[in-house]
Amino acid sequence: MPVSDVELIRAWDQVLSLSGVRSGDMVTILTSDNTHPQTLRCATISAASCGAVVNRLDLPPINGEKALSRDSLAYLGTTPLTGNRAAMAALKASDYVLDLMTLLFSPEQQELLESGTRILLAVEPPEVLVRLVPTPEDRERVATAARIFEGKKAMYVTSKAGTNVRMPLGQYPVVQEYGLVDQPGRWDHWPSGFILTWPNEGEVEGTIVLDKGDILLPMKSYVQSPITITIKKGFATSIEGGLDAELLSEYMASFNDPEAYAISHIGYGLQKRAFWSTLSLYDREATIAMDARAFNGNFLFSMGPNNEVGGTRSTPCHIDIPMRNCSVALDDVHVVREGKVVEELHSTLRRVAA
Ligand SMILES: O=c1ccc(O)c[nH]1
Repeated sequence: MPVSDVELIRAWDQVLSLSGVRSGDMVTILTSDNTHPQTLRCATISAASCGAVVNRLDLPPINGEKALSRDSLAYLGTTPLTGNRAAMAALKASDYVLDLMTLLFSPEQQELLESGTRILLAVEPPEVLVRLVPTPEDRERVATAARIFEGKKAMYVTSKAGTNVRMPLGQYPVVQEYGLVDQPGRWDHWPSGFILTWPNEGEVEGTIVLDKGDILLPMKSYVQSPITITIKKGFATSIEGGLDAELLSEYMASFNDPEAYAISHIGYGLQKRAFWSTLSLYDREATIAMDARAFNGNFLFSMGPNNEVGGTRSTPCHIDIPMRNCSVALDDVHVVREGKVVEELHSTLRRVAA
């Protein structure tokens, strides 16, 4: 059900305040045809009430004729900013960009971040934004997880369903997603609350078995029967199973792009206010399913691009797969056991950090 403007403005006030927006800052709100009007209205009021200089940059949609899904995260790599010097100039001159359109995994996004601009993606429905409004506790929880990653050489993921995969680490940075752009040059996504990184290029080896209830995105479907993904040298070399596997395989094959099968980001969910079941309560096109990506204790892996962390892959095909009941270890440190975050790690490290 809907939330009022008052509730959504208060949520934007909290996010902009925790992101450090001050009077006089340049805030540009990036919109397109998929932008939610209430989100735009409330973001504008909140940014203006901070005393920021608020601009709106509305760009035409692109790729609609290429994408098979209308989900804004389904077809990536090029955006309305591609080749758009005027828009890039305005966004580089901005301290904050509130992305109500979706730039994710685009070379232009990297270029803007390198100029010091902060980018906050926020395209979930207003009630989801309010329910999952970022907090300092979210930031601390994700930062603690990032500390655990420091110096680790590999992520190991196993499950009773048969997952057994080794993902060497070290080549790419760890990305913290907690919904606040509290540093210059930072990108984040509201709502979120998870930790991710990319495995070393060409080094992932093993098998991932998707079990009943695991989620395919952008399909927005709960897997009904097991899918076995064989991974060799960092690429999925086979995707076997029943109808779910066929649907995933045909969708990926439609891009005719070998980069689509590369293992992309890997990590796990830390958001206790997000739920595995939420997606089952929404029409598919009403959400991009951030509850699925963020719910506490998931193992989230993906296939496709790696340009977000300086890699060369900007394939438009991006598949996110949040899984339940997996055990995740970083070297010999178990961080998730059968779908449950090892909470004592967080309480111990928090005391150390305090
Ligand atoms: O916030 C996000 C959303 C999608 C994704 O693949 C990564 N992070």
